[in-house]
Amino acid sequence: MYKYLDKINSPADIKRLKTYELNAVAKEIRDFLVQNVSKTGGHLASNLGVVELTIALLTVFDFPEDKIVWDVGHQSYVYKILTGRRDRFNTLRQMGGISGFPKRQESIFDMFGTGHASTSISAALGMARARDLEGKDFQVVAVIGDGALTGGIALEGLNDAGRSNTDILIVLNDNEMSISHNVGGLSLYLSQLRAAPVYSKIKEDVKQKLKHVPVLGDKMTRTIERAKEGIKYLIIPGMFFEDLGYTYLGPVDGHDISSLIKIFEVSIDIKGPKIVHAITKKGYGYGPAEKSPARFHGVDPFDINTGETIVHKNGKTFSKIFGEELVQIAEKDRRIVAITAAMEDGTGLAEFSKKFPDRFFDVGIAEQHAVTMAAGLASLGFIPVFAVYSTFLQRGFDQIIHDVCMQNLHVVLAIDRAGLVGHDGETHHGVFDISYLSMIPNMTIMSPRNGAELKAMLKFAVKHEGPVSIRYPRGYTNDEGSVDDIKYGKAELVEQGDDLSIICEGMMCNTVLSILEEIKRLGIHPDVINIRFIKPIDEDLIVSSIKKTGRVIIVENNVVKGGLGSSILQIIAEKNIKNVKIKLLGIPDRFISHGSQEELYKLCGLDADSIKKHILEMVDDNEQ
Ligand SMILES: Cc1ncc(C[n+]2csc(CCOP(=O)(O)OP(=O)(O)O)c2C)c(N)n1
Ligand SMILES: CC(=O)[C@@H](O)[C@H](O)COP(=O)(O)O
Ligand SMILES: [Mg+2]
Repeated sequence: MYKYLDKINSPADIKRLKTYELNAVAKEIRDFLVQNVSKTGGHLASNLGVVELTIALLTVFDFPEDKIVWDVGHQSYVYKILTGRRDRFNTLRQMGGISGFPKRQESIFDMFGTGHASTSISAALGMARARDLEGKDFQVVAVIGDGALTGGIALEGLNDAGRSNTDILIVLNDNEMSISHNVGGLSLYLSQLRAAPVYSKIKEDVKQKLKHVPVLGDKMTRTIERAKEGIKYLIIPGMFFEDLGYTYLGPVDGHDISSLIKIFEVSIDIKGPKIVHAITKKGYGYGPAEKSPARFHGVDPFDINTGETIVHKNGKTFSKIFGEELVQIAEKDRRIVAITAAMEDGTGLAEFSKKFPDRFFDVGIAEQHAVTMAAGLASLGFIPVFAVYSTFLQRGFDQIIHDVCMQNLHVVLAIDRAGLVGHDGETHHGVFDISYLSMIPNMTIMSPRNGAELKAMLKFAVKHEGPVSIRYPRGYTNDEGSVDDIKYGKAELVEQGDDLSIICEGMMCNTVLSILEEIKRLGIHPDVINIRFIKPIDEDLIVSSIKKTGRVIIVENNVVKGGLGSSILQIIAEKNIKNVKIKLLGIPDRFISHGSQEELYKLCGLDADSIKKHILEMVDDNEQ
């Protein structure tokens, strides 16, 4: 039971409250967030950091008439709670429940869907221009973190909006953190601004004073102008933004509701593009999250008292196995360098970064840049390994074609979170990479079905000359045993039979193998082919198996369109194989929402029961 929060069902209820009551609401929201996210899991630390910011925005602006775009959107929980979704907040990120990101179909208060970083300024500028074209009058706000500001598209938006002459407010939520510590020159610049809060007052004083300096002829004017510029650059914060065309306001304490309200109110009176620079603390108000903001960035269900994760899974994650193996390989080969786009922990590169700090590059949220920088390193003989989530690699598509594959450079793409990822939902599923990589000349694509195969494939990849990708899923596996028969373009025939061919990639092979004994007991004996190389594909094995069985089921953790199944259909057509029964199992042609991985596999017909059903249907000769 919360004294204030229980009565807030829309922003109008916030606007009625006095400052001391808003402070009480902030306290209640923190408790509510911790209670709920400890059960559902989710992006806790970022949300704890924007409680006051969100309350102040809702106090000053009139959403949904005014528009807001939350960058990444992982910090939109407080906004969701205060815009009518408090009652459903216990369903956060659960199947059928509310999303962990803003979704237009979820609420009229979510005006623009996000999930991938750095899009907010561009989207908000589009809205502002639409408003201007229609002669309407409302405010447009983009809320962007210091991490998201490192992304290329954010800088493109910043550049365009700065000279746009249109009313747009960018709220820069600066907590010095991306998921891990923020990196890069801009981040350094922001620290300088942070270190000089007192200057925001001086800025006004200086402007006023300089206005009254008497002008004594041309020469003197120029001298004074130069002096003004010199003074400005020395002591006025935000000059970078001012020079780009923004009115810079701040820095402001992002946990002080009344200061935030004041600065937002002032911003409305200023015409053109403006930036409010708010300083916040990631994880604010919950001890364990303040202490370990990176761990509480995205967290599984945890014990509130200790902050410890509740469920411990068996085995190791693919990411951890990848990271450990890369360290082993790098110890023997100094040409190996590792690259991350702000995902050091998630991709398993933390150990590498400590052991080989000179050969580790965190480029910020800059996947495009990471791919081309890798190409540059490869052009001079290094072996760059870019560890990146499948969904974020979409950002680097042109760079993979133009900078890597066209020049046939030896860049290794370690593609993590390939396939359905679970609770993050549609913005984060890595279900397109087979499709978007298969069509690129020179690209090799592998998919391991367990940790041992991943290690063997990584060893293969760093030796292979040319662009090479390994895709592996979010989740646990084991790395027991060793695999020593990874051969270029060769699949693994795991089981031999005459009744049908089951061709699968990665972890999907394990799902198939989990029902093998059962279907064999039913008298069905399949060829089970672990494809290993999605490109180049093992045509000989595929053709001989399909010709033998006359039936083929392809199972992949990727969209069916343009996926492994499509490549096999092409082989069947090119080899003119007749009278084959074919079933393609994979992600259907629609965006898949959030839920546990198990629930989503079932939804897409990729769980053991659904695959068994398809096998039984296929061998039933009465079925057409
Ligand atoms: C294109 C892209 N790359 C990587 C990510 C993963 N990611 C999500 S949030 C985040 C850090 C964002 O930092 P910031 O914007 O400062 O927000 P904070 O969590 O600090 O509030 C990253 C790297 C992403 N969502 N999109
Ligand atoms: C918001 C975001 O993009 C990341 O925080 C992402 O949710 C991390 O996913 P994992 O939990 O799979 O590392
Ligand atoms: Mg940040």
